[in-house]
Amino acid sequence: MKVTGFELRRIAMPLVSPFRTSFGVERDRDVLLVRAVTEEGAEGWGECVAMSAPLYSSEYVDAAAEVVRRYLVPAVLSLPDADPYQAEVPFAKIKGHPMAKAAVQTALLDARLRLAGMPLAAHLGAVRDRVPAGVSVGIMDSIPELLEAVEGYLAEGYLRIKLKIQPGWDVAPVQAVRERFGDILLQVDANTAYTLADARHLAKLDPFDLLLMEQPLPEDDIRGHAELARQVRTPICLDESITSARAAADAIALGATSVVNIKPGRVGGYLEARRVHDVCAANGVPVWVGGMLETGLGRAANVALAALPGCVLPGDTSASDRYFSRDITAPFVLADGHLPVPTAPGIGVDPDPATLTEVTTATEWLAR
Ligand SMILES: CSCC[C@@H](NC(=O)CCC(=O)O)C(=O)O
Ligand SMILES: [Mg+2]
Repeated sequence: MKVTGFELRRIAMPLVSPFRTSFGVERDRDVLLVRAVTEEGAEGWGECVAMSAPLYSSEYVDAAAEVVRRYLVPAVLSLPDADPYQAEVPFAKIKGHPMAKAAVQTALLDARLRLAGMPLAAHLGAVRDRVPAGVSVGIMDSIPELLEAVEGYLAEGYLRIKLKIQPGWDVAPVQAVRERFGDILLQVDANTAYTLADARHLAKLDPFDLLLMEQPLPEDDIRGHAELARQVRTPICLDESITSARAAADAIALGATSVVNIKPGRVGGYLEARRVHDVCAANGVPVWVGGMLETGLGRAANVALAALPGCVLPGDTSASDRYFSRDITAPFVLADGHLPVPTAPGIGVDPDPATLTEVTTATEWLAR
């Protein structure tokens, strides 16, 4: 496959409501999209999930755009065949920047699969045609406000509730949700907000029968998570720590995680995401697909990944209207708590041209 060039497009997507986590409040997304244009006539889309500031991880969207522009696109344009698997070789020589790499790799993968007439789900090894949807609920100003939000999501049909927590907002909101809504599927996500010194406090979550406790400690504290796992009953799930299939194998071997949140952007793309899935499956560790407030482009690819056999827990693959009043693709809509897996070639969705134009803040064309 020959790529004639790449378009880097920035779009501004306001969120329907502020989304608060232990590391900050998101009110809108400044998204970098990458479009690969090929000589063979197909185009492919990749969504970079890097946020505006380096708060979830070290990446941020302006830096990702620069890495794409300066290193990743030239690396691809120098390849005789712009194949996503071939591109992993020069990409491996560039340190870090997995979200930037994932966006370019996904654009190539989408184009390659559209040319082959193959849906991404089929290429990855999907076994389902729809996936159960969970929803991530931010930190709120009060417990009544939280209960109202959770009630709304349950009424929409979400099959699993994830509560963001942080010191000072953890046991009480979890207890209130459990007492109000009974034995719903419930989990928490701390986004690295605690330390091992908080172990006894985190053990107070154990009576509430949580599916998992996501990333309680800093992303590089594998030993701390292994020690915490010995002090609390709630299963530990890692997110920020799992930067590759090897990182997953290490964390599992060291007893630091018993469930894994897979995010293609965090590990460099859907090809490595499948390897993380396979390593976890080989070790009997359940996985689920996390989210980074993606538009319908990234959401479509995440739903395809969520259809793999090892994805046995509902993921953060919510409907489009969880975050956006208007998506740039046809909206993903919940049906009986599930999202349909796209069946068209590639990622299976396309942005609506008029909507894309309306939300575009910048475009640039990068060619040989
Ligand atoms: C702005 S928070 C992004 C990272 C966070 N993502 C979510 O909570 C799910 C977001 C979504 O539904 O896309 C996580 O750490 O898992
Ligand atoms: Mg998380």
